[in-house]
Amino acid sequence: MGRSWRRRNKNRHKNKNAEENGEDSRRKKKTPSNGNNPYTMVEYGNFRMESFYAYQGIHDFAVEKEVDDDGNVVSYKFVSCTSAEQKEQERQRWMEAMKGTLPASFRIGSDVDVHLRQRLEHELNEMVGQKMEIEIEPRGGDFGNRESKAEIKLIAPAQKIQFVPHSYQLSLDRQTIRRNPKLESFHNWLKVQTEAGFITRQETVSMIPPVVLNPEPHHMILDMAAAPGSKTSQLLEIVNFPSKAGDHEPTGFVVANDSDHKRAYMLTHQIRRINSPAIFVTSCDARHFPILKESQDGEAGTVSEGIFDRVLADVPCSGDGTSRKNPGVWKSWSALNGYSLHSLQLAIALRGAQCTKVGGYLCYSTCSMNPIENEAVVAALLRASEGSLELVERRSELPGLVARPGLSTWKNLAHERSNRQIKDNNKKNSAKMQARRKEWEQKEMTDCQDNMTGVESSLARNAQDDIELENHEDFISIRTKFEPKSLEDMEELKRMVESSGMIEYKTFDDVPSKMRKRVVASCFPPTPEEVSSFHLDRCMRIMPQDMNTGGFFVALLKKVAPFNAKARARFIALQEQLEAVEDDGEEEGEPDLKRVKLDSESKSIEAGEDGKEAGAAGIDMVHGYLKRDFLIEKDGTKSTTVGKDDFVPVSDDIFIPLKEYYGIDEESFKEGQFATRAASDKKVLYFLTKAIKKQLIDRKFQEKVTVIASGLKAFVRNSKDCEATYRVSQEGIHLVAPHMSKRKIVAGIDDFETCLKSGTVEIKNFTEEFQKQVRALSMGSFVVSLQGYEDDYIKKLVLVMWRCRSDAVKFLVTQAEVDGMRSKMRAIKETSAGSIASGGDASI
Ligand SMILES: C[S@@+](CC[C@H](N)C(=O)[O-])C[C@H]1O[C@@H](n2cnc3c(N)ncnc32)[C@H](O)[C@@H]1O
Repeated sequence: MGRSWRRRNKNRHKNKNAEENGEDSRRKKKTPSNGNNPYTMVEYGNFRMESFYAYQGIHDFAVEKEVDDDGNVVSYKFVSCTSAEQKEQERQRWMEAMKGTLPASFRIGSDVDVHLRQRLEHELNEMVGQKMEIEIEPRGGDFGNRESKAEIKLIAPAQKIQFVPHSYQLSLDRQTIRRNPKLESFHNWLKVQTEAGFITRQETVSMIPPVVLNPEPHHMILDMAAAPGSKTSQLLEIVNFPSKAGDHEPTGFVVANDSDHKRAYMLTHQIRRINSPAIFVTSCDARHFPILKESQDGEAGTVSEGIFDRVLADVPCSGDGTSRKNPGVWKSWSALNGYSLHSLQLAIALRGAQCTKVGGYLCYSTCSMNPIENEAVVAALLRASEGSLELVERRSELPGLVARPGLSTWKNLAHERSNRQIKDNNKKNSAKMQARRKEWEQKEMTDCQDNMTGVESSLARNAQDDIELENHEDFISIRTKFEPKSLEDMEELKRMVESSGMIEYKTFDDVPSKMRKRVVASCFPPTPEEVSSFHLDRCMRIMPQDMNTGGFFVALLKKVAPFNAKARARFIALQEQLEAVEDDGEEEGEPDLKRVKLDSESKSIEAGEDGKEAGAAGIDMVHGYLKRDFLIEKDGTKSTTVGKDDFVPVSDDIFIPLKEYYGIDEESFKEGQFATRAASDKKVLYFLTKAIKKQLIDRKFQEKVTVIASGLKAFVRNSKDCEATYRVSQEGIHLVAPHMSKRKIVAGIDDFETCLKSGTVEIKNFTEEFQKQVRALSMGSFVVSLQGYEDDYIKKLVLVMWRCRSDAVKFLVTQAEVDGMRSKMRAIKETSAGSIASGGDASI
């Protein structure tokens, strides 16, 4: 209440000031201009951003596509725009796409049963596969589009994304889907299937990195900056499959890391629907992610190569490709954002390359279009690797993906002041600045009056609070419309860029010392010799206008050889250099990168004297990594809850009674597959996969990172007074059941369906064989699997039941899981694969 009062009061002051200045305060209210759209105040344009990209030459090429009747891209080519008109058309296309709403898209999980998937695809096609008339609401706020009305379009809402299996892009944004009455049943369907975990809503461009990485089920994968986890989910669905027939658990896994532990917890929640044990969630600074060695045979005291088959570095970025989803980008864009992130991005990419095994792949991606965050990082990585890394061409293997080549050169353009300095300066010079700004903007407004309504002109004139200005002779506000006379006239573009306060540095020598912690040497484009060996054109630039998506950048690198001594030295030098820059780089007005600070104390203790190997077998100690207690809360205090909760084997006093009661095999216990969290009260026992146990836990990986989550709940302590202390948990039952030899029943389809009935079910409702087996059990949990699917951990047709004290049973499963189970059963029954004996129970 206090806060809202303060806000109201603040606004009252603002309005009062505006009135005193002779302005109409009502103009500043966020009133809908077209009567029904509350979001019309967002300005879809930014002089600085538009002039920056125009001067970088991003409008110099266009894409020509050949599309079939269904809208699928058959072929496409890049063409140079040879005239100012062509470039202007290309710029208009880019702006239109950048301003438009973002089409919604989703995937049917690759781990969803094939019959169920067919059924879902059929339902989808029935609902939205055919063309229909849909009213599309306008997106307000565009300078030239204030009065736009809803339009009616004839569209087939769902279109297959050719390059991602079982995925769809809708021709509609989420708001239209939510609000249009014609799409109500489709919207409900989306909600139900998402809830059941069969579909995942994910942006089209976000699906590209996992597809480009092309992992296999047995792979070890590292996702270095993983939260909130959409790409992690996609990768996890692939490793959650058996690598070969007869596997009872996944042999590959994904380590999903994020430096922000709250976001790492969020990710854990996000991936829960996949119900996979093949995940290990950690929280550490990816720049210092521990390097797990391939083997111990390497030269003593040297950094050996990593173990991961696939590494994803989807790094924090300025996100200027996300303007369709985050219109705030238009207001917050600054050339400094890219520079502020470059060092962090490069440091993460370098570490990613070290973690990749020889023959493995590293994917670097951002949702930014800025070459400083993209090609400059990739070029620096290639330079340091001395030929161990090579860019891979993947376009041709991804049908329908329209991705432009990476740039081989670019311009370095930066504001020489931080945003905070600009604001401070504005305050200091406020009277003088305001007079000059008004004068300049008056001129600008008159120049572009043809395109602007009176409301817009006055909004632009009156908007004072959030306009950032340079103390520059010819300053320009971000709200001034960017209207170059000719995109061929580089001199004019340069003047425009400079008029918005950016300065061009041709070489690193031109960068003044005060800017060198931001504009670092690696921001500069490669030399002509490097250009011919780097093949930066293999990077993929996804422009919003080409596939009606957000903007995105992806580079795939293969580690073709171990790093030689020179490369190792270059990596270390560069990492140290970047760290020094980052340490100095904390400045007021920097974007909040949510960085986790290095615990410098732990770093110096852990690293050997000469910076070489000093610690636990199998873990590189050359670069300081973070100890488990490194996490710093926002208020500067160390987290007390995170960082001390490793997985430890279940102790004998717990295991032996469990073993007796459920007939658990000794082997799984000896292998440490059943574990508890060290800091817990042992209420939950987890099941870990053999691969995670061997590759991570046994290598003492937990000592070097904060472990957030792994495994699946295998047993949960009983609250009821019962013979066994623990009951089986539905979460991990598909993996635990193969290790059980007692309290396990295989049921025919009729009995299985009876088990799914709500509430307690009297035993007399089952077949005789089933009745006999259940009545033989004492009160407590037991497991029922569907005949024919006993060992299929993907289909997961297995239920945890409770044998009641009375002559009845009931399921111990959530309603969402029961609904999902019923959908699977329907799909099985509808297909020829439903060859399950009806009614024929058989116990093991
Ligand atoms: C672009 S987002 C990742 C999106 C994610 N890959 C997905 O698909 O859902 C970048 C993430 O990097 C994390 N991050 C920022 N700095 C980091 C660092 N030094 N180490 C690890 N993660 C970092 C942020 O917390 C953020 O969650």
